[in-house]
Amino acid sequence: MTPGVRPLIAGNWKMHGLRDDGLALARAVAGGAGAAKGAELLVCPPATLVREVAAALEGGAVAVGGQDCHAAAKGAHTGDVSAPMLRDAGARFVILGHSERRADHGEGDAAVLAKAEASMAAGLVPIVCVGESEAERLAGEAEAVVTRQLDGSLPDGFAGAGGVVAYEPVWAIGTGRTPTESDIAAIHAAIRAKLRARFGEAGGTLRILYGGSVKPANAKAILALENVDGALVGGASLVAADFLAIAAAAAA
Ligand SMILES: O=C[C@H](O)COP(=O)(O)O
Repeated sequence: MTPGVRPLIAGNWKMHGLRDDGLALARAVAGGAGAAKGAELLVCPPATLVREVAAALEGGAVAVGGQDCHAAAKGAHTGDVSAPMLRDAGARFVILGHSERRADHGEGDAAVLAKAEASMAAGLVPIVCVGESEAERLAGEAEAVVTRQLDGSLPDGFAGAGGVVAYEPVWAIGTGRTPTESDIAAIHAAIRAKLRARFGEAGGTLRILYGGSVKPANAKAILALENVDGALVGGASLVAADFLAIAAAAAA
Protein backbone atom coordinates (compact mmCIF):
# COMPACT_ATOMS: atom_id res chain seq x y z
CA MET A 1 0.00 0.00 0.00
CA THR A 2 1.02 3.57 -0.47
CA PRO A 3 1.34 5.40 2.87
CA GLY A 4 -1.48 7.86 3.47
CA VAL A 5 -3.61 6.51 0.62
CA ARG A 6 -7.01 5.01 1.41
CA PRO A 7 -7.30 1.68 -0.37
CA LEU A 8 -10.15 1.10 -2.80
CA ILE A 9 -11.80 -2.30 -3.00
CA ALA A 10 -13.93 -2.40 -6.13
CA GLY A 11 -16.27 -5.20 -7.10
CA ASN A 12 -16.83 -5.71 -10.80
CA TRP A 13 -19.98 -7.79 -11.09
CA LYS A 14 -19.53 -8.07 -14.85
CA MET A 15 -22.65 -9.49 -16.56
CA HIS A 16 -24.10 -11.00 -13.41
CA GLY A 17 -27.18 -10.06 -11.47
CA LEU A 18 -30.90 -9.77 -11.92
CA ARG A 19 -32.76 -7.21 -9.84
CA ASP A 20 -33.44 -9.23 -6.70
CA ASP A 21 -30.08 -10.91 -6.31
CA GLY A 22 -28.21 -7.73 -7.27
CA LEU A 23 -30.02 -5.70 -4.65
CA ALA A 24 -29.53 -8.44 -2.06
CA LEU A 25 -25.81 -8.55 -2.81
CA ALA A 26 -25.49 -4.77 -2.60
CA ARG A 27 -27.33 -4.67 0.72
CA ALA A 28 -25.24 -7.49 2.13
CA VAL A 29 -22.05 -5.62 1.19
CA ALA A 30 -23.36 -2.41 2.71
CA GLY A 31 -24.43 -4.26 5.84
CA GLY A 32 -20.91 -5.52 6.46
CA ALA A 33 -18.99 -2.44 5.35
CA GLY A 34 -18.56 -1.15 8.90
CA ALA A 35 -15.91 -3.79 9.57
CA ALA A 36 -13.75 -2.48 6.73
CA LYS A 37 -13.86 1.24 7.47
CA GLY A 38 -10.24 1.80 6.53
CA ALA A 39 -11.00 0.96 2.91
CA GLU A 40 -13.29 2.65 0.40
CA LEU A 41 -15.78 0.17 -1.05
CA LEU A 42 -17.25 0.24 -4.52
CA VAL A 43 -19.63 -2.06 -6.38
CA CYS A 44 -20.02 -1.94 -10.16
CA PRO A 45 -23.23 -3.71 -11.18
CA PRO A 46 -24.44 -4.20 -14.74
CA ALA A 47 -25.91 -1.01 -16.25
CA THR A 48 -29.47 -2.23 -15.69
CA LEU A 49 -28.93 -2.21 -11.92
CA VAL A 50 -26.87 0.94 -11.40
CA ARG A 51 -29.80 3.20 -10.53
CA GLU A 52 -31.51 0.83 -8.13
CA VAL A 53 -28.31 -0.26 -6.43
CA ALA A 54 -27.24 3.37 -6.06
CA ALA A 55 -30.64 4.22 -4.54
CA ALA A 56 -30.40 1.29 -2.14
CA LEU A 57 -26.90 2.32 -1.03
CA GLU A 58 -27.46 6.07 -0.95
CA GLY A 59 -25.94 7.80 2.06
CA GLY A 60 -23.95 4.71 3.03
CA ALA A 61 -20.31 3.71 2.87
CA VAL A 62 -20.42 1.81 -0.44
CA ALA A 63 -20.14 3.70 -3.73
CA VAL A 64 -21.51 2.57 -7.07
CA GLY A 65 -19.82 2.53 -10.46
CA GLY A 66 -20.44 1.58 -14.07
CA GLN A 67 -18.47 -1.00 -16.04
CA ASP A 68 -18.01 1.06 -19.23
CA CYS A 69 -19.30 4.19 -20.90
CA HIS A 70 -19.43 5.63 -24.40
CA ALA A 71 -17.10 8.48 -25.32
CA ALA A 72 -20.01 10.67 -26.40
CA ALA A 73 -22.42 12.26 -23.93
CA LYS A 74 -25.40 11.33 -26.12
CA GLY A 75 -26.24 10.42 -29.68
CA ALA A 76 -27.10 7.67 -32.11
CA HIS A 77 -25.21 4.82 -30.43
CA THR A 78 -27.64 1.96 -30.05
CA GLY A 79 -27.05 -0.15 -26.98
CA ASP A 80 -24.48 2.14 -25.40
CA VAL A 81 -24.59 4.03 -22.11
CA SER A 82 -23.03 7.46 -21.67
CA ALA A 83 -21.08 8.82 -18.72
CA PRO A 84 -23.73 11.46 -17.89
CA MET A 85 -26.33 8.67 -17.87
CA LEU A 86 -24.29 6.70 -15.35
CA ARG A 87 -23.76 9.80 -13.22
CA ASP A 88 -27.47 10.55 -13.42
CA ALA A 89 -28.21 7.00 -12.26
CA GLY A 90 -26.05 7.51 -9.17
CA ALA A 91 -22.67 6.18 -10.24
CA ARG A 92 -19.50 7.89 -8.99
CA PHE A 93 -16.90 5.71 -10.73
CA VAL A 94 -16.62 3.90 -14.04
CA ILE A 95 -14.36 1.02 -15.06
CA LEU A 96 -12.78 1.63 -18.48
CA GLY A 97 -10.61 -0.44 -20.80
CA HIS A 98 -11.22 -3.72 -19.01
CA SER A 99 -9.54 -6.50 -20.99
CA GLU A 100 -12.96 -8.06 -21.61
CA ARG A 101 -14.04 -4.79 -23.30
CA ARG A 102 -10.77 -4.65 -25.20
CA ALA A 103 -11.25 -8.27 -26.37
CA ASP A 104 -15.02 -8.40 -26.89
CA HIS A 105 -15.48 -4.93 -28.37
CA GLY A 106 -12.11 -4.18 -29.93
CA GLU A 107 -11.42 -1.23 -27.67
CA GLY A 108 -7.92 0.17 -28.01
CA ASP A 109 -6.08 2.77 -25.99
CA ALA A 110 -7.43 5.71 -28.01
CA ALA A 111 -11.00 4.61 -27.31
CA VAL A 112 -10.22 4.21 -23.62
CA LEU A 113 -8.67 7.69 -23.54
CA ALA A 114 -11.81 9.20 -25.09
CA LYS A 115 -14.02 7.36 -22.62
CA ALA A 116 -11.86 8.52 -19.71
CA GLU A 117 -12.21 12.11 -20.87
CA ALA A 118 -15.98 11.69 -21.17
CA SER A 119 -16.21 10.14 -17.72
CA MET A 120 -14.30 12.99 -16.10
CA ALA A 121 -16.40 15.57 -17.90
CA ALA A 122 -19.46 13.89 -16.40
CA GLY A 123 -18.01 13.96 -12.88
CA LEU A 124 -17.13 10.27 -12.71
CA VAL A 125 -13.82 8.89 -11.48
CA PRO A 126 -12.29 6.68 -14.19
CA ILE A 127 -10.73 3.34 -13.27
CA VAL A 128 -8.51 2.59 -16.25
CA CYS A 129 -7.52 -1.06 -16.66
CA VAL A 130 -4.24 -2.22 -18.14
CA GLY A 131 -2.54 -5.59 -18.29
CA GLU A 132 -0.62 -8.00 -20.44
CA SER A 133 -1.70 -11.26 -22.06
CA GLU A 134 -0.02 -14.52 -21.13
CA ALA A 135 1.97 -14.53 -24.35
CA GLU A 136 3.22 -11.02 -23.61
CA ARG A 137 4.17 -12.04 -20.08
CA LEU A 138 6.08 -15.08 -21.34
CA ALA A 139 7.85 -12.92 -23.91
CA GLY A 140 9.05 -10.62 -21.13
CA GLU A 141 6.94 -7.75 -22.42
CA ALA A 142 4.56 -7.22 -19.50
CA GLU A 143 6.03 -3.92 -18.33
CA ALA A 144 6.35 -2.55 -21.86
CA VAL A 145 2.73 -3.44 -22.65
CA VAL A 146 1.40 -1.84 -19.47
CA THR A 147 3.50 1.27 -19.99
CA ARG A 148 2.28 1.61 -23.56
CA GLN A 149 -1.34 1.21 -22.48
CA LEU A 150 -0.89 3.92 -19.83
CA ASP A 151 0.69 6.26 -22.37
CA GLY A 152 -2.21 5.77 -24.73
CA SER A 153 -5.17 5.74 -22.39
CA LEU A 154 -4.66 8.23 -19.56
CA PRO A 155 -5.97 11.75 -20.26
CA ASP A 156 -4.25 14.90 -19.03
CA GLY A 157 -6.80 15.63 -16.31
CA PHE A 158 -6.55 12.13 -14.86
CA ALA A 159 -4.70 13.06 -11.67
CA GLY A 160 -6.95 16.04 -10.95
CA ALA A 161 -9.97 13.74 -11.20
CA GLY A 162 -8.45 11.29 -8.72
CA GLY A 163 -8.25 8.67 -11.46
CA VAL A 164 -7.48 5.08 -10.60
CA VAL A 165 -5.33 2.58 -12.51
CA ALA A 166 -6.10 -1.13 -12.27
CA TYR A 167 -3.38 -3.60 -13.24
CA GLU A 168 -5.04 -6.79 -14.39
CA PRO A 169 -2.90 -9.40 -16.10
CA VAL A 170 -5.34 -10.92 -18.60
CA TRP A 171 -4.21 -14.46 -17.84
CA ALA A 172 -4.98 -14.04 -14.12
CA ILE A 173 -8.61 -13.02 -14.61
CA GLY A 174 -11.00 -15.73 -13.50
CA THR A 175 -8.31 -18.41 -13.65
CA GLY A 176 -7.26 -18.76 -10.03
CA ARG A 177 -3.72 -17.92 -11.11
CA THR A 178 -1.87 -14.81 -9.99
CA PRO A 179 1.56 -13.39 -10.72
CA THR A 180 4.16 -13.82 -7.99
CA GLU A 181 4.18 -11.11 -5.37
CA SER A 182 7.44 -9.78 -6.74
CA ASP A 183 6.00 -9.67 -10.27
CA ILE A 184 2.98 -7.71 -9.01
CA ALA A 185 5.23 -5.34 -7.08
CA ALA A 186 7.45 -4.80 -10.13
CA ILE A 187 4.57 -3.84 -12.41
CA HIS A 188 3.00 -1.61 -9.77
CA ALA A 189 6.35 0.13 -9.28
CA ALA A 190 6.57 0.71 -13.03
CA ILE A 191 3.03 2.13 -13.05
CA ARG A 192 3.87 4.40 -10.12
CA ALA A 193 6.98 5.65 -11.91
CA LYS A 194 4.91 6.36 -14.99
CA LEU A 195 2.25 8.23 -12.99
CA ARG A 196 4.89 10.34 -11.26
CA ALA A 197 6.62 11.13 -14.54
CA ARG A 198 3.33 12.15 -16.12
CA PHE A 199 1.55 13.88 -13.23
CA GLY A 200 4.34 14.88 -10.83
CA GLU A 201 3.67 14.74 -7.10
CA ALA A 202 -0.02 13.93 -7.61
CA GLY A 203 1.02 10.75 -9.40
CA GLY A 204 2.57 9.53 -6.18
CA THR A 205 -0.78 9.12 -4.46
CA LEU A 206 -3.10 8.00 -7.26
CA ARG A 207 -4.48 4.59 -6.45
CA ILE A 208 -3.16 1.56 -8.31
CA LEU A 209 -5.36 -1.51 -7.90
CA TYR A 210 -4.41 -5.11 -8.57
CA GLY A 211 -7.02 -7.34 -10.23
CA GLY A 212 -7.01 -10.98 -11.27
CA SER A 213 -8.13 -13.87 -9.03
CA VAL A 214 -8.09 -11.83 -5.82
CA LYS A 215 -9.67 -13.98 -3.10
CA PRO A 216 -9.89 -13.77 0.69
CA ALA A 217 -6.98 -16.24 0.90
CA ASN A 218 -4.49 -14.13 -1.09
CA ALA A 219 -5.81 -10.61 -0.46
CA LYS A 220 -3.74 -9.78 2.60
CA ALA A 221 -0.42 -10.63 0.96
CA ILE A 222 -1.25 -8.82 -2.29
CA LEU A 223 -2.64 -5.74 -0.58
CA ALA A 224 0.43 -5.48 1.63
CA LEU A 225 2.69 -4.95 -1.39
CA GLU A 226 4.16 -1.54 -2.07
CA ASN A 227 2.07 0.52 -4.53
CA VAL A 228 -0.90 -1.86 -4.33
CA ASP A 229 -3.64 0.49 -3.17
CA GLY A 230 -6.61 -1.80 -3.44
CA ALA A 231 -8.15 -4.46 -5.63
CA LEU A 232 -10.49 -4.83 -8.58
CA VAL A 233 -12.38 -8.00 -7.74
CA GLY A 234 -14.45 -10.04 -10.17
CA GLY A 235 -15.74 -13.46 -9.11
CA ALA A 236 -15.22 -12.96 -5.39
CA SER A 237 -17.25 -9.74 -5.48
CA LEU A 238 -20.38 -11.80 -6.19
CA VAL A 239 -20.21 -13.33 -2.71
CA ALA A 240 -20.69 -10.63 -0.08
CA ALA A 241 -18.71 -12.47 2.61
CA ASP A 242 -15.72 -12.93 0.28
CA PHE A 243 -15.79 -9.33 -0.93
CA LEU A 244 -16.00 -8.08 2.65
CA ALA A 245 -13.15 -10.35 3.72
CA ILE A 246 -10.98 -8.82 0.96
CA ALA A 247 -12.02 -5.34 2.12
CA ALA A 248 -11.16 -6.23 5.70
CA ALA A 249 -7.70 -7.35 4.56
CA ALA A 250 -7.22 -3.93 2.95
CA ALA A 251 -8.44 -2.08 5.99
CA ALA A 252 -6.27 -4.00 8.45
O1 LIG B 1 -12.52 -6.74 -13.01
C1 LIG B 1 -12.18 -7.75 -12.38
C2 LIG B 1 -11.25 -8.68 -12.90
O2 LIG B 1 -11.42 -8.97 -14.23
C3 LIG B 1 -10.87 -9.82 -12.03
O3 LIG B 1 -11.77 -10.89 -12.14
P1 LIG B 1 -11.57 -12.15 -11.16
O4 LIG B 1 -11.45 -11.60 -9.77
O5 LIG B 1 -12.80 -12.97 -11.35
O6 LIG B 1 -10.31 -12.81 -11.59
